[in-house]
Amino acid sequence: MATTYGNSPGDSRRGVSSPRPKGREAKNTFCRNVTIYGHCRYENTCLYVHDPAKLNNPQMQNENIKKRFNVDSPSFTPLQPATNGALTPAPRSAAISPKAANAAVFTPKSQRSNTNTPSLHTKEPSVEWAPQDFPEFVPQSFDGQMVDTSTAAPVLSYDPFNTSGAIQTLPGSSHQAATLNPYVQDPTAALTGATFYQNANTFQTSPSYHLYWPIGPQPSNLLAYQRTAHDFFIPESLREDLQRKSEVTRQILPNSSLPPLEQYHSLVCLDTTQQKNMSLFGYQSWVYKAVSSKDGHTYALRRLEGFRLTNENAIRTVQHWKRVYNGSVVTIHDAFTTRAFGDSSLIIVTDYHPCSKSLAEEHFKSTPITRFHGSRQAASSHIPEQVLWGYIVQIASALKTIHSTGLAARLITPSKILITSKNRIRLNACAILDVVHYDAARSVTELQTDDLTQLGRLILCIANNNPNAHLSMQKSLDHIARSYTARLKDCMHWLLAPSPNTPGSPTSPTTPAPISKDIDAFLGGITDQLATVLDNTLHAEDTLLSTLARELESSRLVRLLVKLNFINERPELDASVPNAASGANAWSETGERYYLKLFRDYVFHQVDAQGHPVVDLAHVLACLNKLDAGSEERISLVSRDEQNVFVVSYRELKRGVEGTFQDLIKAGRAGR
Ligand SMILES: Nc1ncnc2c1ncn2[C@@H]1O[C@H](COP(=O)(O)OP(=O)(O)OP(=O)(O)O)[C@@H](O)[C@H]1O
Repeated sequence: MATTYGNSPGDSRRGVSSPRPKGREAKNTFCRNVTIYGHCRYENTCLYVHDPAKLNNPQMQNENIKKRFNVDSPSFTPLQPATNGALTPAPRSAAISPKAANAAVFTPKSQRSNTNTPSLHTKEPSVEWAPQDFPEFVPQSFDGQMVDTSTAAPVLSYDPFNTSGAIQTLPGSSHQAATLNPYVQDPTAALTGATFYQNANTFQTSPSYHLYWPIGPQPSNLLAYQRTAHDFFIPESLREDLQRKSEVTRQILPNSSLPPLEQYHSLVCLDTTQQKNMSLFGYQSWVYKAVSSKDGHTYALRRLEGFRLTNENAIRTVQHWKRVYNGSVVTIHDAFTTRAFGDSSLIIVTDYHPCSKSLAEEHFKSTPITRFHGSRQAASSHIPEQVLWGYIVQIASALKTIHSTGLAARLITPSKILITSKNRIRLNACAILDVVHYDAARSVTELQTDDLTQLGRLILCIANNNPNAHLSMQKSLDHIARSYTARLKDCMHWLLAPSPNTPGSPTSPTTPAPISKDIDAFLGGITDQLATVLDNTLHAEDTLLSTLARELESSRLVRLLVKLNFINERPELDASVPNAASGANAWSETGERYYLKLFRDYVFHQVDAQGHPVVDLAHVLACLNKLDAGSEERISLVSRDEQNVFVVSYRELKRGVEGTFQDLIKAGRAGR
């Protein structure tokens, strides 16, 4: 009976009896009759330190003695992580004996090399389908020759910072390395679904990918203990927002009496108010959410009840609006008339923005519904000037696009501007008046100038927290003069002044030589605010990008988990493993699949010294990231009966995952 631990020859001890901990905590497990398999740097065989059966066999003992190390043996030195398995030998310590100096650096051979974990591979039968060829590993040289990198077969010299995906070659190598873009997909595997998995067709290591290295702005200077698992994932408020939006988009009414319209079905009414304001369009309007059977997307349909189309050209004006593509305009897709409601109705199809509300609901309702994280609770509160400038700049940007297309917004009013996320607004009633008032004889220039006046009125009302503030203009302007900066007051004056008397610039009205009141003049006058809003937007984009980068890590791990679960324990494939002692669990008990199964135990089924389950997300994340990176770090995997310990590196595990996954894909193709 012996207890053995570690994978270094110097570590192997005999006759040391140690207490036996419960459970399978791999790192510090001491097992009885343990057989440890591990790689030695100088000998590309697995260390076969102790096996009671073989110890009783004199021939085997002799063999073991030959392999046993003595005082002259070089001390075990694992490959330096920094080399990442590259062919450059790690710096040798002075302790290395001259005998070992010429030994080849250990580099694992191909995935199915006989030199790996001997007992596993003696058990491992060949599976029915052809094993995949791994291109990149270097032939071994065990006869004391150093590997010559200039003549060696190609190895993956992956530069993680090279985003071009260009093929890299070793200097002096006549071979070309495989394409090294980690995101490259295997086009030939499209039918099998293998393209969903990164690195599906090649084995490669990705240095340092197991480290979280956040990009973008750092939220705070939290100490390690102040950080939580949430730091690894999307912020809770953003997650809630997005999930609520997705849920609202999916919602349907089971017993709805609303009829389908053309390709739009599953209509849900979004209007919650019964009091309909007919003054804006001249018709009662309803807004529905609906799903298009053509593309499966959700749209918003605005219905003008009782509208009769008298001129075909009126509805054709919508074609011009389809070309208006601006972040501050709700995009228009289509317009048609219908009798499905039992009357003659005009339907305008636009983008659907879930969980949005109008500026009127946000600012003028006494108890506004808080749909966005951080939105204002009390309608009567003072609106910060920066929010007002944000609105002004967004609408000015929308008007710039609209006016450049030769159109006019015509309706810039609080109930017809949607707020779709915090301080993010969009004009929502474009195109309607062009259809409804097609014959009205107002020039486009006149309508465009009126857009600016309407913008002034809108900001005036919001700044005064009063939807009718424009009816007592002077009083409202006085309030702005008292509560906000002179620049905002001047801007209001410029927007609200009748066209002939428009001062020279929106923010310096005393400038002589008034210029025409148009959107370009307006934008020219508020450039400082444009810069501020742009800067805020860039900061928001940076934050979102770093959130996205964190989520990228999660999606990477999900794919890896999916692969692992495809591989682990497949009873239906047991029969495909011939020569297995018994058919039961043959698939998961042989070859790489066996230590992948143990790896799953190591990652997810850890227990503490008392045998209690350890539920540690950080451990799981660290293990999976190291596996994904193919790190050189080694771990000890303990068999379920605690009789065997395998010392394997993440790199070998990764190789096993990739190889087995390729085998599965080939088997899937063969069955087609
Ligand atoms: N494109 C859209 N996407 C998502 N929701 C929308 C969209 N358009 C409108 N809505 C929702 O429908 C509600 C009603 O919109 P509507 O334009 O009819 O406003 P209203 O307050 O009812 O105005 P009015 O009194 O003029 O009818 C909005 O508050 C908004 O929540």
